[in-house]
Amino acid sequence: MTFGARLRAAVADRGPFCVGIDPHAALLRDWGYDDDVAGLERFALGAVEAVAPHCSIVKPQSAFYERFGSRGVAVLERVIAESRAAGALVLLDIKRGDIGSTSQAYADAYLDPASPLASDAVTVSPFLGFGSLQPFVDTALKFDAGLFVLAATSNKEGPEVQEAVTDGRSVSGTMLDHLRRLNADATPLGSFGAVVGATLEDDRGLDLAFNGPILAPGYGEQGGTTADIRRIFGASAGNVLASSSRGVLRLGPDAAAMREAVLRTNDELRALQG
Ligand SMILES: O=C(O)c1cc(=O)[nH]c(=O)n1[C@@H]1O[C@H](COP(=O)(O)O)[C@@H](O)[C@H]1O
Repeated sequence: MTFGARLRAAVADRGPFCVGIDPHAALLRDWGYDDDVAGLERFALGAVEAVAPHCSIVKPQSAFYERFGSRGVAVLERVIAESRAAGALVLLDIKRGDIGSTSQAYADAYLDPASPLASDAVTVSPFLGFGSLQPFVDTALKFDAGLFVLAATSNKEGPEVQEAVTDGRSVSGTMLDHLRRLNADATPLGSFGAVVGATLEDDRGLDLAFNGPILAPGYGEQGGTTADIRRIFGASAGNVLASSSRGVLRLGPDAAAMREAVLRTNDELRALQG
């Protein structure tokens, strides 16, 4: 089953809220843990236990694990395994992108089921040119995995690059055109998604009907709301995964509070599914 099909089924079952498992140093301390590998492990696995049974998809950000070296990456491997065991898809947030031959190595690391870090999907950065991501695309197709390509990010610095215009198209628009092509014949939903922030003022004139999932980070902590999802994404809101990390993790280590927030947010966002 393709990633797009698995995601569609998971969202129908649990809702479209994506929770980021981002063990910030400050949050570890807020939870009463030391900022070390033991604290990282308790935090990350505690968050997974609280939210993963109630989410269609979780999004660990690799950097928060990498900062502890190999032992942190070992924790990330467990986060991936435990999330999947709880029935959640895993979108590993790596935002990688490089020349093609190196992209292949990244794709092998994160999408090949033989790798200990294999995930259902990854975030990728297309700013070496969309074609440099071809090894990710081929590997995703081979293993029924998915990609989320940065298009219009949630941070205020993004437009300098993403709204640059070549041949009458913004960079963001060009990325969505590539995704439209990749998803053209897919049913019920393509496996090649875009990242479009929940913090945008409007849809920037983007044609969001590219038959793929849209990851909308910036929900919660960065100010994005359900009303913003409706406003920005309009008719495509049904394909949006609103994503929040700190907004949920701040409620910990109280597992019931995190769980309730996930269930409530999924209910709120389901109303956008049409
Ligand atoms: O790809 C992402 O997930 C991402 C893209 C983007 O445009 N903005 C963005 O904030 N993110 C990630 O989404 C998460 C946001 O975290 P919170 O601001 O705590 O909800 C972090 O893991 C970011 O790295």
